[in-house]
Amino acid sequence: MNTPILCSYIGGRSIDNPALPLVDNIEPATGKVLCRVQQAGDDEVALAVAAAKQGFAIWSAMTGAERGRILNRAAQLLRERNAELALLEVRDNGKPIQEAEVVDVMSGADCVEYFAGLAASIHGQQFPLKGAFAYTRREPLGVCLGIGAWNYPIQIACWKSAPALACGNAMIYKPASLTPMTAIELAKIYTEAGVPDGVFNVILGSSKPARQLIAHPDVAKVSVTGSVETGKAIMADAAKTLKRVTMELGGKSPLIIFDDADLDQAVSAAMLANFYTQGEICTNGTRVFVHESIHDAFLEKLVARTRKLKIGDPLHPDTQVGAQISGDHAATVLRYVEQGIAEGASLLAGGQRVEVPGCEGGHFIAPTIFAGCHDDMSIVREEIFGPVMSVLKFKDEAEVLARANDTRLGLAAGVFTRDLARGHRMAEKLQAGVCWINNYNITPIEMPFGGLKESGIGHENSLVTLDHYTQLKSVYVELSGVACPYE
Ligand SMILES: NC(=O)c1ccc[n+]([C@@H]2O[C@H](COP(=O)([O-])OP(=O)(O)OC[C@H]3O[C@@H](n4cnc5c(N)ncnc54)[C@H](O)[C@@H]3O)[C@@H](O)[C@H]2O)c1
Ligand SMILES: C[N+](C)(C)CC=O
Repeated sequence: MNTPILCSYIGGRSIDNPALPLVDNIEPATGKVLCRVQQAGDDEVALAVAAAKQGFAIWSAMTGAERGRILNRAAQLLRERNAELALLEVRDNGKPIQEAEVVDVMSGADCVEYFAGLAASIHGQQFPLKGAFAYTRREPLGVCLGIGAWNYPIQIACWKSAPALACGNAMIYKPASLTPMTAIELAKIYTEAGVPDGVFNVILGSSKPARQLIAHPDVAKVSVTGSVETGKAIMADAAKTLKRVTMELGGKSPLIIFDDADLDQAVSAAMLANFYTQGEICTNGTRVFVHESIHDAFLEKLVARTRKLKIGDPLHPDTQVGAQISGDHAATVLRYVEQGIAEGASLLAGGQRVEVPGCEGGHFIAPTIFAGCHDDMSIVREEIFGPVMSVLKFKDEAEVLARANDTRLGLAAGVFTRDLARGHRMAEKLQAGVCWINNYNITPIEMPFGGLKESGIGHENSLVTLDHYTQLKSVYVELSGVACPYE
């Protein structure tokens, strides 16, 4: 059978350019080629900008209510196609189907639906003045660029495109080169729902077309989800044309378990915060601080439950831990495991490759727990983005707070305690963009999501995102003539 070719989607259709170089898109679980991806070149970049400008002219002239109606249809199509899209996401990304079927597509649909509902309510304000009044117009920015990471491909594409489109912008989206497939499906769904051609375009390739678009004078804004290093490079490039930026970047987040916590719940949260999507989640609570009085009991339960996790073919409904995104990434994760051992941490679970029958070409790593960790170990300081948890002991609140905040990153944090006053006190002092009390990694669409410090700039989800995709214009209206001191 011929391997399918994936092409960029511009102006409401796939743009097949046989002259473009092709790159194999590998299925993480098997190592087999899923499709071959045409790498967008100068022509596709120029075409995408031209199409987006045309789409923007039509889309921004529509009312918010009209846009909302169309976006609602797109949300409905996402929900109706959950099963097929989840399957595609699993084949492209390697995460377990039991996760993709409940989280990935549905959280994308939640977002499209949420911003569809807001589209008709985006407006300015009126300011009564003496003999005059003023009002503001909340206007779209124009052509926005979205750049995605590979761990939640369709969710990230929706989290960027839905608010952008609801506000009347057009978007050119560049998915991660390792997971290009569901962004193309999202583009087709937008077209089917009635989004005008050119309003949502997908450019495929490495960082090259993204960099060309960042430099392009007709692109107004860049929203990226990726690593801190990528965020810094993009910000430097965007500064040359003073583009607005939203940055959703990496983390090394603390999860703090106090001595009064419900131990079983805390263990569940620690597992979810480290092993969901085989550990490839930006917000993961990879520094698990446990009060010394419950440390041993916590570890005993944690290790016993972690050893029971089912590692396997991501397409099997029982699988709980899927394949790492690539061989290179798995090698990086395993290097961190070696470093952890070399630096003196105690390996209590996992830490090794797992062979999965039928998925011999995949890269599976057993969920890994290190205890006896210290704050200066590389496994405790650096983002690993794999299933590797570091457990650290603490004595009191002030000490754990200082240690939790001792990082240049500030994406997320979690606190487990039955003392709600302490929970809120910690949330106030933790330097993290999202703090969970007695849960972890919950990202409802109503709640702003974004990092502090080097973990990001700006937010996704919630009302606040409307500010990131609109600009405010002030209009002053004189009602009583020009007061002029000149003759
Ligand atoms: N905060 C969040 O919401 C969030 C969510 C998911 C992932 N992440 C982070 O993403 C990272 C893992 O994802 P990744 O490996 O895909 O990240 P990455 O930084 O390597 O790539 C992200 C995207 O940026 C593009 N890119 C890379 N360099 C670029 C440049 N100089 N100019 C323009 N585009 C460029 C890539 O092609 C890709 O599409 C982790 O650090 C993780 O924490 C953050
Ligand atoms: C947004 N979230 C947490 C689901 C994906 C981050 O990697």
